[in-house]
Amino acid sequence: MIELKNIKKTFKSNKKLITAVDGVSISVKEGEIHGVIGYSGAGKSTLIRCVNLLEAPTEGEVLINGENLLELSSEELRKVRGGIGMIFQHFNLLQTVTVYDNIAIPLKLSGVAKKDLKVRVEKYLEIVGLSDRAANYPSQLSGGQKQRVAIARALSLEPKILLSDEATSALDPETTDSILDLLLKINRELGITILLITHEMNVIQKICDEVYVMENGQVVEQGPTLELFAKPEHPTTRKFLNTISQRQLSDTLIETLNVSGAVTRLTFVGQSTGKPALAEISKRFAVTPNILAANIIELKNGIVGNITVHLEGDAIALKKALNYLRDVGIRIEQLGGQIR
Ligand SMILES: Nc1ncnc2c1ncn2[C@@H]1O[C@H](COP(=O)(O)OP(=O)(O)OP(=O)(O)O)[C@@H](O)[C@H]1O
Repeated sequence: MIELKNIKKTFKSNKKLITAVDGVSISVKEGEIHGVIGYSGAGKSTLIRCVNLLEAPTEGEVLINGENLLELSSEELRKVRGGIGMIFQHFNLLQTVTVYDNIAIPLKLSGVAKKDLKVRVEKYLEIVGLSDRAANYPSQLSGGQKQRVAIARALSLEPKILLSDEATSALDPETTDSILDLLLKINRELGITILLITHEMNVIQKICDEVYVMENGQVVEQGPTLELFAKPEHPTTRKFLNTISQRQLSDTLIETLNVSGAVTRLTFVGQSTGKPALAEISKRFAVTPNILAANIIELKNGIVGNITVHLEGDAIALKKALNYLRDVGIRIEQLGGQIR
């Protein structure tokens, strides 16, 4: 439903050419939630703004339901844009009018009949849980409530697609969670496809089906969220994962422990999370496992568990134990060198 093909966007600034997006392709199927994560300056905002042509790409194609937006007349483009809502980090509400009017004014401008306005505004205020705040002004609301109004405003135009530009970045962790729950609810109950950009891995963890990691205008790693969390390849992806689960032990500790065994990170995905694998290897082989760190990450579509363990034993026993763990479907990553 959203397809970006080989998008490139350059800007001229002080006679210098800046490449903000450099050949990015993404494809979001109807009803899915995809997230683009990257550090500041990676090109995320520019990319998401290309989806509704707030930025015109320098090269590439933007397809919405198979229609290439760059080939549409301005009237046709206006219609397609009507089906794409957007929410922003700083909410972009009109400060001088009430919550009700923040939603009603764009509806009026888009041609919704006067008699239908009230029903429409009330319906979406209820969906975002703010029915009792219609008469308030934005200054009387918390950040999370402001974002709910912005979400109601976007939804009231009844889009099929919602673009979210760092919608939770200005919010505290608890409020972030409640807004993410709301996005999940509108995805599930209204069937809205969501493309979001963020620099917070917990946003990806909680609501995304697929993720793209962006750096210097390019996608450096992408895939289903579960796979990316279980098997991150690119250093930037690993850095982002470290922000939600501390995956690193000091090199000195690893070196010391490796003298008497192997420091190994075991990753359990799906079914393998239920197996008593460590108890098994200590029974079957001359290996003693000592757990150094462990965590479980709950994702939208499953669970990934990580255990960093010191397996104490001689090289032959260790090899057998590691082979056993691999055979039962556990991903193994040896830290600080291979068993000799
Ligand atoms: N209108 C513009 N004119 C010139 N350069 C721009 C413009 N917009 C973005 N850039 C540059 O493009 C690059 C990517 O910026 P962009 O805002 O897309 O990144 P980002 O990943 O969204 O970062 P942030 O999270 O800080 O917004 C940056 O180097 C930025 O300075």
